[in-house]
Amino acid sequence: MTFTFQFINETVRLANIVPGIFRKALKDVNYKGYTIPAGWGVMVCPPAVHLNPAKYENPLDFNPSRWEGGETNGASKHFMAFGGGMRFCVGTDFTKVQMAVFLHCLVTKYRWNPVKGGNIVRTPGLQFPDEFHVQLSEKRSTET
Ligand code: HEM
Repeated sequence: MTFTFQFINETVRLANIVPGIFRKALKDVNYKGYTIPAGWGVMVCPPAVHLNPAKYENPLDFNPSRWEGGETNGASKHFMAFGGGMRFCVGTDFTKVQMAVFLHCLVTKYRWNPVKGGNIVRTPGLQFPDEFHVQLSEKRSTET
């Protein structure tokens, strides 16, 4: 399952399902010469982190192997698809199991062909303005 979890991490890194995470400064916070005053709201933008070329080489490429040998559970300041810290998503493991089952059925039971669309817009959430149509067909039992 190692590669499956790399594949899932790469999917949620690029999909950026959550475009913003919100926090409130409980006290004045000094960061790199700036002060965030107590009471201010802060929006963390995970897509900005996940598409950072300094951390992810060719960040727009879908490359599950980039996770090889690394940590695929939990969160870091470079990976926060499921948030992090005290409010880390409680549905993370459930989500990953569902994605693994879906992927397993997709690759073992079906073939698929892109039909039309596929234009990608990031605002910063991932969108397909012309939609993305894929034709699915069941594999015959003799196909691999
Ligand atoms: C791809 C699927 C999912 C993504 C990308 C996702 C993402 C996130 C993120 C980023 C947070 C943190 C929000 C924050 O820090 O303010 C969060 C929190 C949470 N998620 Fe998910 N989530 C997913 C699926 C699920 C599922 C399936 C469930 C429930 C079955 C779930 C339940 C929760 C709950 C209850 C919290 C709040 C945790 C807390 O505040 O202590 N999530 N999720």
